[in-house]
Amino acid sequence: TVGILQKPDAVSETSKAPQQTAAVSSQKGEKTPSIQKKKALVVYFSYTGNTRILAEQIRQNVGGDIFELQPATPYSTDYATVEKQGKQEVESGYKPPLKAKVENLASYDVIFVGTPIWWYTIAPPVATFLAESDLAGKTIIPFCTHGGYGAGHNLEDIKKLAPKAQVLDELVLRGNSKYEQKDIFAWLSKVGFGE
Ligand SMILES: Cc1cc2nc3c(=O)[nH]c(=O)nc-3n(C[C@H](O)[C@H](O)[C@H](O)COP(=O)(O)O)c2cc1C
Repeated sequence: TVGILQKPDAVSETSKAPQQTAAVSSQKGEKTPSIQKKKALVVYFSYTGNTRILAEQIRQNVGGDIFELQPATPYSTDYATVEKQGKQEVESGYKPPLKAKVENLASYDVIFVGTPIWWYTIAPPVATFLAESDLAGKTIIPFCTHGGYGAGHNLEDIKKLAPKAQVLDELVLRGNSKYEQKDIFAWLSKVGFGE
């Protein structure tokens, strides 16, 4: 699939829904480029790989760059250990130091933020990223994968950690190794990356 960023001409001014235009209108009131033409970053954390697969598919469709968040101290390879540790970290609000930071975050206007659901919310490395980054004025487009219990309160928590960002609709999918393209397309279209 050719990402929309490679063919911005395919989207005409008149084909855009009003709220998609509003989503990127600037406070200063000058004319802003359509969201599709802005440089996007896909940033995500993934422990068992489900969110990574989704992140890569999103990136293939929107272009831009991709960055995997990793804790400075890797999680154990033992799933049961990580389930317990994750519970403690989530419940205490722990934000693990990250192995590396996104360079030039300031150069991205739109940031897709992906997380597995850990104990009904974002995984701790994603909390670290949101808390440590200057996201004022950015557009955040969240996506998550879960194990069957849904997205929990992760969206509220993202908004709390990025109060100065505009947070758009989230894509919520059950963790998988193969996602339905139509689900991804429908959501991308809703958040302004449609064809
Ligand atoms: C520490 C931990 C906590 C989890 N908590 C939840 C949860 O609250 N609800 C849920 O539906 N799935 C939960 N899961 C399952 C993951 O959300 C699901 O498998 C997800 O797709 C994993 O993404 P990943 O492969 O990118 O790590 C949890 C998994 C782990 C390791």
